[in-house]
Amino acid sequence: MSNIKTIVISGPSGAGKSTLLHLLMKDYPTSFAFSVSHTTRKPRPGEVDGKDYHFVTHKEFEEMIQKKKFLENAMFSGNYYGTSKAAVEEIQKTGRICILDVEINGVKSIKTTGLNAKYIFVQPPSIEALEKRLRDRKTETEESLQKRLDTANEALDYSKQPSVYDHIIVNDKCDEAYQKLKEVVQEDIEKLK
Ligand SMILES: Nc1ncnc2c1ncn2[C@@H]1O[C@H](COP(=O)(O)OP(=O)(O)OP(=O)(O)O)[C@@H](O)[C@H]1O
Repeated sequence: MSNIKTIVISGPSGAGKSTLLHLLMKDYPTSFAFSVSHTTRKPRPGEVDGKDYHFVTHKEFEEMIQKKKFLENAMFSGNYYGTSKAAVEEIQKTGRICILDVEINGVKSIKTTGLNAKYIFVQPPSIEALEKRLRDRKTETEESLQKRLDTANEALDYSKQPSVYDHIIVNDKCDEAYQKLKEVVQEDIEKLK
């Protein structure tokens, strides 16, 4: 097992995971990387196999599930998506810290694999604040917004269970949350040197 920890980051949609990770990647461009996921969806124009995704057939994906090749996988709109153990190892081989941005089922699944990981939960200051961010982001319909808020409540309940997450970062003021994230991953960055 690699002594480089994988960073597993989770939190409700709209909590600010992408925002915080974007800042981290900008400050440490050579320390972190995202793994390449597998999917059964068809490539979109310009997407490159092995770079954007590993594009596979349903049969291939299901064989990989059987052979326990995935750390986590899920189905969205009729297509499988998953993170393979090999994809994380590929990142580790390059001497970088792999970041996995996953929802709670992903966290639950990864926890069963014994992956050497640090689990971070990004928490919105309140459900009301989360709703406002999602509305302001203007990416959701009323239906998808309600669904995200329901899922958010489940994720918040799960995060309160003991020993699920190593660190909970409340993303109220973005710069403060980012400082906290940097503190939390500092020891992992140090190990790369
Ligand atoms: N601390 C903050 N204060 C106010 N707005 C914020 C803060 N952090 C992020 N936002 C805004 O909230 C919205 C949601 O953030 P972001 O897209 O990073 O969330 P996410 O957790 O990655 O969501 P998803 O899982 O849906 O991708 C964005 O419009 C972002 O600019």
